[in-house]
Amino acid sequence: MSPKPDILPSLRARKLSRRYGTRVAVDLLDLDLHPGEVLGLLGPNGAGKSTTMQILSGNLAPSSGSVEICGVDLSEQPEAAKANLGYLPEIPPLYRELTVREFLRLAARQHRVPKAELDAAVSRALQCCGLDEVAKRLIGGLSKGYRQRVGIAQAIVHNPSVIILDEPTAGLDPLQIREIRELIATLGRTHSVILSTHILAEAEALCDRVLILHQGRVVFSGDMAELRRQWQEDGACENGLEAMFVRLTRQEAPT
Ligand SMILES: Nc1ncnc2c1ncn2[C@@H]1O[C@H](COP(=O)(O)OP(=O)(O)OP(=O)(O)O)[C@@H](O)[C@H]1O
Repeated sequence: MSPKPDILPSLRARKLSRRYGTRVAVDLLDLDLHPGEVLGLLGPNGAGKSTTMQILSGNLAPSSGSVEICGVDLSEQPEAAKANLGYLPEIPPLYRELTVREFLRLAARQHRVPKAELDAAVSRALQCCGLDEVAKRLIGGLSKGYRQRVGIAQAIVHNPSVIILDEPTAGLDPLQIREIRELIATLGRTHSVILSTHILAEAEALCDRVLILHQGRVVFSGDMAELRRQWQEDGACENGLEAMFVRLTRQEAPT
């Protein structure tokens, strides 16, 4: 879906920076996520994707800069902002000794879903993530693909407008990757989604728009067609988009 400038972004970040000691992990990053958009955050290892996701989800304080979720400032009103936000971290915090249903009920309570709506919220998340058949199974006994579905289900159990998914297909086998991508594509029809990946094919399959990060800075922002166009204009036609990706992330970030 193409962004409409007059509509309030689902998520807006301005001049975000994060330092670890003297290392700058995220450097003056601006980002808008529009309603109904799937935005890909791409970059090689260490580019700053996870740090950005942790800041956007309210799990890490930025050194400077601001984040608004549906117009609510994340640092000023964290509870209200997070009510509209679901987050799947790189390593999902799952309780292996709980059943899927028990865990989702716990997640719904943590997200302050009213008691009277808990059952309906859990049922909706189970159904949406294809988990009905394993609802009574212990999480510890599930395959990695199913555990990832549970991780996504806990992120959407309170029906947030914005979903942030950090490397949602990392470590999965090809069949599981396909299933999780299908799930993300379905979620993208009804939510605004940011996902991080270092796989261009994943971005092509899922994203309306991408930001490429390098050394904590945005070195490309546009849709996949624009990325292709730039690459073709560069005459870098031998190795497809991978060559463009390598070139963008090898060059020094602009000052
Ligand atoms: N807790 C930390 N303490 C110190 N440095 C950190 C910490 N977390 C991240 N960094 C550094 O910040 C930079 C960005 O890391 P980050 O994990 O955000 O990148 P990434 O793009 O998510 O990488 P990956 O794809 O490997 O997960 C890296 O140089 C990393 O070493």
